[in-house]
Amino acid sequence: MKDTENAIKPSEQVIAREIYARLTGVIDPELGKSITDLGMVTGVSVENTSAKHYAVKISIELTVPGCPLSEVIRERIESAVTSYPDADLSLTLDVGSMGEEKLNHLVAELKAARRENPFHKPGIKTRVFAIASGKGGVGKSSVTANLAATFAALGYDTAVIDADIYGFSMPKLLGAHSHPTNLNGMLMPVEAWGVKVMSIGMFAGSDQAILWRGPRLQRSLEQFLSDVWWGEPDVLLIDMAPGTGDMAISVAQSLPNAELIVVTTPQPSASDIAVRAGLVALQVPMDVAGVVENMSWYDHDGQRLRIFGQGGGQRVADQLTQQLETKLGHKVPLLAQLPLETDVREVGETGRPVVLDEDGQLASSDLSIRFQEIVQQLMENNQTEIVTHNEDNEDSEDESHE
Ligand SMILES: Nc1ncnc2c1ncn2[C@@H]1O[C@H](COP(=O)(O)OP(=O)(O)OP(=O)(O)O)[C@@H](O)[C@H]1O
Repeated sequence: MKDTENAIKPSEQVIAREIYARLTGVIDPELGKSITDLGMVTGVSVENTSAKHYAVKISIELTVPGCPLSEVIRERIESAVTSYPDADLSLTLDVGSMGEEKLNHLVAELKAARRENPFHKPGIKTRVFAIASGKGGVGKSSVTANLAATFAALGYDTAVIDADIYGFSMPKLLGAHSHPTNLNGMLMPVEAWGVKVMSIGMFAGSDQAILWRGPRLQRSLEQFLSDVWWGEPDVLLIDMAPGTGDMAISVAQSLPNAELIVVTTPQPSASDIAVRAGLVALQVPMDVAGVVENMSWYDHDGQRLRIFGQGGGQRVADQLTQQLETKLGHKVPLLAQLPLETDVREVGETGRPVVLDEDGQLASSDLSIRFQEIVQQLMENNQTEIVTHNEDNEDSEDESHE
């Protein structure tokens, strides 16, 4: 009888081995690697307490004591253990932190696995979109935040660098208020709405700001690229400082596969300078993915009011196409026209991009759909095939213009 019971009961060793195998699938949310590969699991012991019940004790060492994401790791371990099918397991998790020597060794290994600037290698899968505007206040940062949230909600591994180092707004717009974890000189980006984000604004007021307040744009950007553990995201968005000069050149040097997205409002004064921002592609090897026209209209009492005039986005796209088509090998499309909506600012200021609902799912709004269409167009390979949808031509009959 006893023998039969033992035969059908998994042994403590078998369970310990299987639990360890399950832990190889538990990914550290910051480093994107398995906790077993990172050497974080220091012990798994299993004790048979009664019938098919076993007490499991797992010892782990975190990279940083009180690591902000330790709760996520704990939950992932718990779910890996409690879903074990063949026995009833109770888990005790012993959480410590790595000693200095072990941590130094791990960081050295991670740094060795990473290039100086991970985005500076040919064939990297990451699509890099640099969001530019000729002048400030046209909504470049709001477009960046909403575009990033849309990419992430659609399942793309998404990262954002707030390169607008003197007018940073990404932490606020994405509600990313915690400080990046510093892992012996390597920084982990903060995650918000599924977007990994890094901004100089996360260092303001802290000692580390000294390190990051480099006067040179190029150096700051290089630091964002090489001192941060980005993994290999599908998409990296760069929110550039407004203007037509240095920043684009820095981006082109550091990120040779970057594609420019030019944000403009419809009025001529904004679109003229937006064209100049796009024409930087004549000086540096940079593709231009398209133009986004923001604040195109305001719907009020059933009327569509063109508060900032009309046609700026298409004008920028046409002029950039005229001057760059031969060099780029494709036209520069108008990717979208986005309405002026109070929610963009009001919801945005709470730290939630308005394309998402409160649960972080894509909202069913017209604006959210427009952002999804931008994503779709950007991710289409053959840019020349893009058919743009210009509301200025299609809805002009049933509206009033101001
Ligand atoms: N479509 C929109 N509807 C309503 N408000 C908007 C819209 N787009 C942007 N805004 C608001 O306009 C203001 C300027 O936007 P934002 O900061 O995104 O512009 P920006 O071009 O990045 O400016 P800067 O480069 O000077 O930081 C913000 O208050 C923002 O909430």
